[in-house]
Amino acid sequence: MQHLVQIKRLPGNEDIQLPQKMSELASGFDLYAAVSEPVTLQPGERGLIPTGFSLAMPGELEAQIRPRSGLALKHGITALNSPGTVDADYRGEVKVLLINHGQEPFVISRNERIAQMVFQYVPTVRLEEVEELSETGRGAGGFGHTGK
Ligand SMILES: O=c1ccn([C@H]2C[C@H](O)[C@@H](COP(=O)(O)OP(=O)(O)OP(=O)(O)O)O2)c(=O)[nH]1
Ligand SMILES: [Mg+2]
Repeated sequence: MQHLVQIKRLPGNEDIQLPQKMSELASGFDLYAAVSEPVTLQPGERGLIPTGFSLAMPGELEAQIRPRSGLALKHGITALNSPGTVDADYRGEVKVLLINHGQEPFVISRNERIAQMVFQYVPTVRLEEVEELSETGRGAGGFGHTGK
């Protein structure tokens, strides 16, 4: 099923590529950096990178901001808050929180592909407070409880 998501270019970003799927069945739309001049992330440094657009999506969707594997593998660049959450009611500029886990400075240029955006369903959930939860075989065991 196809969902219509509105995208608005923010002023001064007419030259920025809109999010784009790089293959027919790609999960994510690649995101392009809307930095006015190149931004250098030193090893260990993080930076909030603008994309130059805002979104309006149906209420049952969210957009996740995920790293690009190639940048992670080659340069140690990832999204610090991965997956970033863009709420359906957010109308601000979508931004990408990148961190340089590599050993070299990494330069982000205007219109460079820095991350990807994957739309997901968000089920409507209502939390119900109770005194007791149903019993299960696992119970409270977790965090390695079942062995290696
Ligand atoms: O990678 C991201 C993560 C978040 N956002 C925007 C959209 C999202 O709807 C909003 C808030 O994100 P989140 O809920 O993760 O952050 P918060 O620290 O809880 O902020 P808030 O109190 O505004 O919800 O920031 C982005 O543009 N990119
Ligand atoms: Mg929040």
